[in-house]
Amino acid sequence: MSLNINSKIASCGGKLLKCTHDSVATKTAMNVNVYVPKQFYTAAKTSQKIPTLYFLSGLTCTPDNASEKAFWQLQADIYGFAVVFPDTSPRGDNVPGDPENSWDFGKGAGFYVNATTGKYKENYNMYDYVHSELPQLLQKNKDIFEDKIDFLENVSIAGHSMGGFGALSGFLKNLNKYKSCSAFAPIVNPSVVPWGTKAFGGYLGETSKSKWDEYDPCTLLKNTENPDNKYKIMIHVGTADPFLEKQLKPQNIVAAAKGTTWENAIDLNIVDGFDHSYYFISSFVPAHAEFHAKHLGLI
Ligand SMILES: N[C@@H](CCC(=O)N[C@@H](CSC=O)C(=O)NCC(=O)O)C(=O)O
Repeated sequence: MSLNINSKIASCGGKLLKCTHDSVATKTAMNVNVYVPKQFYTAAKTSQKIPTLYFLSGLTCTPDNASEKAFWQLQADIYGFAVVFPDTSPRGDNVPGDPENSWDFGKGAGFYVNATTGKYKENYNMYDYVHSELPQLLQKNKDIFEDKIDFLENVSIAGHSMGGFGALSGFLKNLNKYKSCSAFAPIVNPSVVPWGTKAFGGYLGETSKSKWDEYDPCTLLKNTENPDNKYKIMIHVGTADPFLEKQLKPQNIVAAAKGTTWENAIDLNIVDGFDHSYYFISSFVPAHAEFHAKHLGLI
């Protein structure tokens, strides 16, 4: 499948590519933004390819929210990594949305799982899309990326809110795939909070609790060995986040890690006065960028 570049926008020292492609996983056209950092344009081609950070956005987002408001580009230029901003769901008139027409399910709210239920299983396969199809597609498009960017192996993942959940679950389910994982205000325990139970009930089935366990980070880390405490997870969440108590429950992941090989691996930072917005995210993007740059071998 080919990647179509709809626009190429100068941003910081590199270029933001706004792209569209057909997806096998979602059976729709998908939008994705890719930030190609300045090193792509200035450095000579070497065997050391530019690594990639995948950033999964939250409910209601398109690839543009984080591209415009997270300020990853500045950091990507400092360290020399590409950033991929996938969409949050399949789109289009033929894709089923939320029966209640709410923003927390359906279009803009794919939750990064593979749906198994009725009308959703056809298109809502965001897990396969984000962790498998999209990286392979990007890697294959050598005419665009000149084989100078590593989209498959030296890669890390981050996300916000629903996307923070997607980053945590994708990381824990693919420990050999990602070098590091971080999250901003993530939904850490979707099986017990309203956004998560609605999404898991709708996409995976109300009674399929074993399927829910396959995606819930609090269950996954109990069932996933962190060899020699190799992996660390960085999390920031603000005390003024309106979703903190009801939807995010960051303390649940620390509790779940107790007595497991993840006990000392969760770096949870509760930051005073910050809310759920991109003002919060962009404030801590520099810390997350440095964390990922270390794990990607850039510093
Ligand atoms: N549109 C809703 C608010 C939804 C919201 O806050 N979305 C967050 C992610 S929440 C968890 O996944 C977000 O990132 N919004 C986009 C942005 O640019 O801020 C409402 O109208 O209340």
